[in-house]
Amino acid sequence: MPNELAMRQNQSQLKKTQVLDWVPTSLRERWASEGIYPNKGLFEAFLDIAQVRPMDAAVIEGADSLSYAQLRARSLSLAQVLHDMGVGAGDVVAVNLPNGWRACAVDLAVAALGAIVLPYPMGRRKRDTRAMLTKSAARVLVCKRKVGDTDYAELVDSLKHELPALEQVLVCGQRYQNWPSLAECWERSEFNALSVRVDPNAGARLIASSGSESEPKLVLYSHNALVGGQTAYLHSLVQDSSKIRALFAVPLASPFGSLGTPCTLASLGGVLICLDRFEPDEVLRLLSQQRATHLFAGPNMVDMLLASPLLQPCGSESLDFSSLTTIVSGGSALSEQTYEGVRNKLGCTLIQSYGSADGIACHTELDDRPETTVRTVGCPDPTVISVSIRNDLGQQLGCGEEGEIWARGPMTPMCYYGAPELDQRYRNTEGWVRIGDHGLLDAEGRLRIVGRRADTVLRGGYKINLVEVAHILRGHPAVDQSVVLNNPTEDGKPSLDAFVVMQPGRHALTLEKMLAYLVKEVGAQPSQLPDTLTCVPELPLAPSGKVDQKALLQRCKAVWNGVSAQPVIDLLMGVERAGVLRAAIELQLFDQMGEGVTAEVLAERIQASPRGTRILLDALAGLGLVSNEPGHSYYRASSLGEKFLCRTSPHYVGGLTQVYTADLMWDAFRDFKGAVVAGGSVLSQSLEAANHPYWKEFSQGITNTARVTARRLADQILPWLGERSQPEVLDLACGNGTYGFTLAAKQPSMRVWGVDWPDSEELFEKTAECFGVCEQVRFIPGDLFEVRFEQRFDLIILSQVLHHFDESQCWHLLARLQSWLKPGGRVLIAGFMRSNAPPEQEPIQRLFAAQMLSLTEAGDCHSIELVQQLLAEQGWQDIKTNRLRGLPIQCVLATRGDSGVEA
Ligand SMILES: C[S@@+](CC[C@H](N)C(=O)[O-])C[C@H]1O[C@@H](n2cnc3c(N)ncnc32)[C@H](O)[C@@H]1O
Repeated sequence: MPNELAMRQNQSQLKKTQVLDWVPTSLRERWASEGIYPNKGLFEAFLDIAQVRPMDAAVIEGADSLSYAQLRARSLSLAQVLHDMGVGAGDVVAVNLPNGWRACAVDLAVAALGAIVLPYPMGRRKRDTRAMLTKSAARVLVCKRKVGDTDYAELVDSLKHELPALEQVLVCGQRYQNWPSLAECWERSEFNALSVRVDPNAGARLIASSGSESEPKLVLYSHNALVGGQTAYLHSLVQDSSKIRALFAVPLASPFGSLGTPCTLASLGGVLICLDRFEPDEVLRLLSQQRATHLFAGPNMVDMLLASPLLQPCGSESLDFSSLTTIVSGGSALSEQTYEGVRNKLGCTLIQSYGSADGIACHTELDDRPETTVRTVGCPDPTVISVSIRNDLGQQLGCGEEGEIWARGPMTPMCYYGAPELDQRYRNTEGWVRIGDHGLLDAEGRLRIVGRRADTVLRGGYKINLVEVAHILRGHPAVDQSVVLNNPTEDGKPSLDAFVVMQPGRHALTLEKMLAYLVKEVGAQPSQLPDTLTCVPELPLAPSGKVDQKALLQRCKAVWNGVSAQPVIDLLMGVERAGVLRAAIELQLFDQMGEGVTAEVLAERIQASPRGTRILLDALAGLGLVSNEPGHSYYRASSLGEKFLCRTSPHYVGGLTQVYTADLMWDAFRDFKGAVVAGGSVLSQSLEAANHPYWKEFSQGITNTARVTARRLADQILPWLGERSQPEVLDLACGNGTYGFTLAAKQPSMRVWGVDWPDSEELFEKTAECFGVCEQVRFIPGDLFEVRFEQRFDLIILSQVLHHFDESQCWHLLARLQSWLKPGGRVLIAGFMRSNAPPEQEPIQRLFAAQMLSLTEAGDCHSIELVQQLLAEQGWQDIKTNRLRGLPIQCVLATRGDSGVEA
């Protein structure tokens, strides 16, 4: 396979990295004789399982499930490719892939060759990539082409002169230049694994530990340390190891994630359930759908899961977590609230895990009391690791005495890779590793962490534990999640920046209020009080799956230096933003950009002036929708632009120009002041007028986006509707009819009637054709308030309608519906509605109310409470509300009351 990097490579100049095992051979031999080490390579361990249970699922990724046999075949095919590239024992193959079967297959292929794999989490920028690839002297890199907005292959290419060891890059995703493609590696002839004798005590995996060094340390683990030592960590957490179905919310490429492929999959024969990035609702759905038994996540992730609307008492989806026995939380300390939340909302056991890539892993047990789980990290298991607490002179301390944690055992790594100075600092010749964190062993032999190196700050003469302070903040009744970071002042003094996520519906806290709580109610020490407090909508996560401290601190800086008027100016420039975007969409600019294009070429394609096109492109680049490397004349769509503004994308939202930036909107908001003064629309014709021309434009514009919402509503109602024989549905103010058609398309016996102004008929019929439901649907032209029906319906849909009218009109409209429903029939009301959340959490709803003020005579973005109250007053029953995930749309369902009398 051709690869430019290969041509630049001068192999003879490269020396192999010296590898030492700092654990005495006699100890490794003892662990083998005691049966802790199976004395086999990682791939051999995997093969043993694949031979016995070839058809069992190994990896589940989205809708795909890969069996052990399939994974074996793909790993061996890739191993052959790597072998042909010259990869052999002791060579390093770096991997930068999302969680999924490909990442597992690379791990296994590399192990089959006796080479060393270096997985590192996606999202690393230039500096870390350079550090990782130079330190490891990786000969091959397997990476995903696009990571967010970054072209990662291009980034690696730009480092080529600094990476003399790197010969080949296998790219996953869109091809990059003539670099080999990973997609072509899965169906080659299989590598003969028996041709290589892999030494189980040789290096198998490099785990990158962030620790407190400025650059990541690479720690080398042998096959035995993974298959034996590290896997033993899981033994007490699983009853039948082959039945473990583990979802790793953390990257498999992170230190905590290294329990995934080598241990859960290759050594225990379990199933890995994968999703490529952490998204709380998706994790919850996967846990339920895939009947996961174990979840591996950081404590902040667990908090995010607990905050998900899916776990709130009124949650719309019924998820089943009965198979989930254990959540293993690692990365930083746990709080009591997290422990309680897991018990109450997920009904499983939370395990506190403490580990470091440097060489330690232990955890609490399934039957530990809550106190024990929150305060300790359990008894170190000698088949994994033994712990010794030592003073500064390296002398062992007694039970209950605090000191530095030293560790040694079957999981102990061989050495720091290519960094003898780190070995000198952290290893000794008896095999011990100095972990750097401080702790003590209590009377029952449990390890208590007193200060993780990275979490401890000396302030005013006191040692402050940042995680502990964050837990105290979390105790405030309005706070959902919290993090405290040290952001030293210019003269080096510690300064504590606190970040909190408020509970849904709670107003942002001020620093003063928080300090008052900490001092008066908690009795916190002065040295524990934060200097700043920032309320954030969520805690950003770094590639490792831990909280992204850098991003938070930057945000804090922006707020505290936030004397700038920029946010206000940004608002004032809304007209420019909307106009620029509307022009780009109307010119179909995003569809014409291809892989990259100059302004001149693009101007020709979109039939515009070169000057205009260049200025438009630069403006779009300023908005993050187009990318353009400084000094280069090529422009290409950013991942945001490509995903949402290319018409070929299934996520296209460009049609919304006809909704939000329609001419009518410019007219309405040009004199919004007039509407405010008058208390209603000052347009010559308000939106309530029969056949208002805006509705045609609107119905066309929402075609794509409405399908998404309609599918989500359909998911909610179909389980009930599908049970009714030959269901009849009325879609009131149906527009293009998408909502009713989505239901009809799922059930041929269903009939749908759509009511709207006569002008909507043409688009209704056209859309029905696209859905293939013409035979099942009928359009009834007319006014919502006047139309009459003899027949009765099972379901009435009222989507995006109520906000056009005032409270009394809404009352009348809803009252009419009851008499049109069959007994037990339901109404489904969907649309923008205000909840009790503070305004800053619902800007769309508030702006929508402004839209209604300027466009209608009396419309408003009504509150959910009001809609519920109107329904209750009229005797509707079983009124339920939920918000569609990720959309600002509320959905209210109600069943016809017994009376059902026409108003
Ligand atoms: C915001 S659209 C909603 C369309 C569709 N239900 C949806 O959610 O996409 C409002 C629709 O109500 C229709 N409409 C408004 N007032 C009406 C009335 N008095 N009688 C019939 N249709 C009306 C408009 O023509 C328009 O199609």
